[in-house]
Amino acid sequence: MTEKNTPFPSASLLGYPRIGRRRELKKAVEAYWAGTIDAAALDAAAKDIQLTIAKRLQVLGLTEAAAVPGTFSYYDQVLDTTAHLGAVPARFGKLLNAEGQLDLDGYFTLARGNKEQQPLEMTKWFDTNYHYLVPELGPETEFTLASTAKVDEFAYALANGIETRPYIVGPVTYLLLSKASDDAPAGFAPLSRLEDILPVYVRLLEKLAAAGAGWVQLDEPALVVDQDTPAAEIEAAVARAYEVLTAAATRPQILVSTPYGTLDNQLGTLAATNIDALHIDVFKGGVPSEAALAGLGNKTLVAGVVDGHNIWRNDLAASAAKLDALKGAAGRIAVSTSTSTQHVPHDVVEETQLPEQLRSWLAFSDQKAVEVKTLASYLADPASAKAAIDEATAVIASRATAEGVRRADVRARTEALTAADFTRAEYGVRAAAQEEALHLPPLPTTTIGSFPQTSEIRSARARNTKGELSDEQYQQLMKDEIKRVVDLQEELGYDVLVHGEPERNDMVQYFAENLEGFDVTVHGWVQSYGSRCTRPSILWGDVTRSAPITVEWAKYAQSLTSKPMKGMLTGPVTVLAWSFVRDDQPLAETANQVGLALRDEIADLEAAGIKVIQVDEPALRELLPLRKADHADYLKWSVDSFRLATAGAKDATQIHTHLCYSEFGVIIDAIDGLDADVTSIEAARSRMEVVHDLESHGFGRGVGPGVYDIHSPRVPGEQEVTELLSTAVKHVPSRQLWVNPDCGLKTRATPRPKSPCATWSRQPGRSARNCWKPRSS
Ligand code: MET
Ligand SMILES: [Zn+2]
Repeated sequence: MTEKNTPFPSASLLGYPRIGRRRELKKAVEAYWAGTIDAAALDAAAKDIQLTIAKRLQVLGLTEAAAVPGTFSYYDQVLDTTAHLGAVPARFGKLLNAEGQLDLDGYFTLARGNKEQQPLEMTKWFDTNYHYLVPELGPETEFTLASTAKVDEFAYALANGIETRPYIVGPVTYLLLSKASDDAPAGFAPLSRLEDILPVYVRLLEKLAAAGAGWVQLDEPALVVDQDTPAAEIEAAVARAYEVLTAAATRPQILVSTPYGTLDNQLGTLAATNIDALHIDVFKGGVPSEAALAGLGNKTLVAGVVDGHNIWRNDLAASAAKLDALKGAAGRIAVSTSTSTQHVPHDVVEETQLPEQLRSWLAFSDQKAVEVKTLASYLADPASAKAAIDEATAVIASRATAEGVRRADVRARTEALTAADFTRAEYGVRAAAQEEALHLPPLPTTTIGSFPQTSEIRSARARNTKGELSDEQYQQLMKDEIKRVVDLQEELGYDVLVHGEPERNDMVQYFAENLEGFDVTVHGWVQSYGSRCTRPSILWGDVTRSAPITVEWAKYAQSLTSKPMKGMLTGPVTVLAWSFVRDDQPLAETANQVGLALRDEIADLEAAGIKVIQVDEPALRELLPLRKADHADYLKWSVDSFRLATAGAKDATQIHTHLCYSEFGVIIDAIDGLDADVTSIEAARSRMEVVHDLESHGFGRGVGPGVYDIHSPRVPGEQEVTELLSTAVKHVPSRQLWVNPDCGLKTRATPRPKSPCATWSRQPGRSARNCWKPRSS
């Protein structure tokens, strides 16, 4: 029974960045980990961030009760839910304190591991570049309300005059995102624990109600994904979960949110429950049919019309039309974002270095709050929003015709493409030509590209940007570093060398800075995981390459050795996945433009004498759509863009690709379709699991399953590496096998020994969390 009956706010955001406008939370949390501030100081910093966000959103117009989302998190929203459920895996021993609570140190232990235990596994949050910590559940996991952080945060804001809307991951999504703990019996499904977690949710709802919360938000995005669990089972779980939660003795009103896609059948299931409001993603999913909406009855429908996941200014006229189409579908319509805006930066206004016109096309979190407010006022009184809608329409029109957005030269090239542009000679012909050109030994050794980005390298780049170091001085320092890593690889006896990528701040941003059609932000940090943030580039126009990008570096590196030096490029899909990409044309078109720019770069690398070229596509799996029906189309264009980039290479040029994830099976056809001569993949962590996929697929070209997990500070011994290789040769013909680590070494600790190889294996290393993605800060 709900305590309060306040209406759902007419305008709200589903979530907001919590890392702080100047990454204050990142700094505070890292300082706490480093021991330079204490728990009280961290708490004060966190409170300050929460209140600053709440006040800011009020200034932007989200003034109604419960309009400000309570989405603060010290590390991760799924981990927060784990903490509230007390779902600590048994392998961590007794982490709850005497009061049965998981304190902040316990919470961070789950996130970062300790001496004995690896942290919880981390994986991608839906189709975003945010990563959450995967709950580990077994039949024995005990659930208890082991945290009241959400209640305390709510109470703190309320004491400061702002009624927020606490947020937590909903029970069905929580269980669908969980994995079976290692000691669970075969076939154990976390969803089977539904009845056991619901009472804890109920207790939390009661506490929130007692603290005065009018609304709570339960996030159920797993319902927009095609799951392996049968749909009927999920429907039954949804029905049961919300039957129990809505029957709580006292509770806030419940909003269930379903960001990132379309609900399909689950819309009806949720509509049939007693929840008070349902959010749907109208931006990505579109307006559901009248029949689908029919069951909503008196509920409030929260229409996610403003994109929370990308940075483009909203087409307010189109959104207004969607709202019109929804009118009458429910008791009431309220306006929100499609997803939390945790995926976009804070405020466009801060990017003063961006061209004025480009800035006018953008909406970061703060601008989105205003858009939502405008659309809410449109619903109340269409005339009140007319000026803003007209302005948005005019700006969007100006974008369509602005210089650089559509370039005739680029369009002419993509339109003229034929099948031949995507196809190389038969692999057998290529392999023979490459053998002749490269004379590689059996089981050739190589690394994935980057060497540690030392603090010297970072500081040189910063000084160069500030003008304290001339371009010549900077380049000389990078050359020194290249020589150092080339010499090291010679000394260690590698067969195919890399230059170490010291000149690249980030494997995508580096290309964005050197291609036309991109711009980069200064403050546009978004949380990738925990305290790690990335600063995606903005891909706004037609992409072209005005000059060679990597050629001089590659040429210099090759001049230092008689062994083959790999040219190193980032593939089209990864460039798209790790940037904010234009939304005014199909991704396929944009990917082909990047593909053509890379094709030109490859031709120039070949002309400069480079015989092996690696095109990294670590994000190929990442962009895979959430609905199976969309897979084929995605895999077609993504593979094509890679082939377009590489198919101009000579037969004798060996094309490598690198993919760093191990769940390989589902896209193995696509990986084969890339037609790379050599593919390096992550395999050490999963103990060579992928070789079974390779074997059953009959993968016929070169392949380097990683033998060294660079994400862990552990240094494997010779025997371990030998064992992994022995497993590999049992399943993959040895003439196809390469020997390499799982990924680049960019974020590994910096070796500073006199003789590098002597102490190479004694580096302290960092936690796995700190190096999972190289492109973060
Ligand atoms: C995330 S994949 C990284 C590939 C890149 N060539 C590197 O070695 O860092
Ligand atoms: Zn990698």
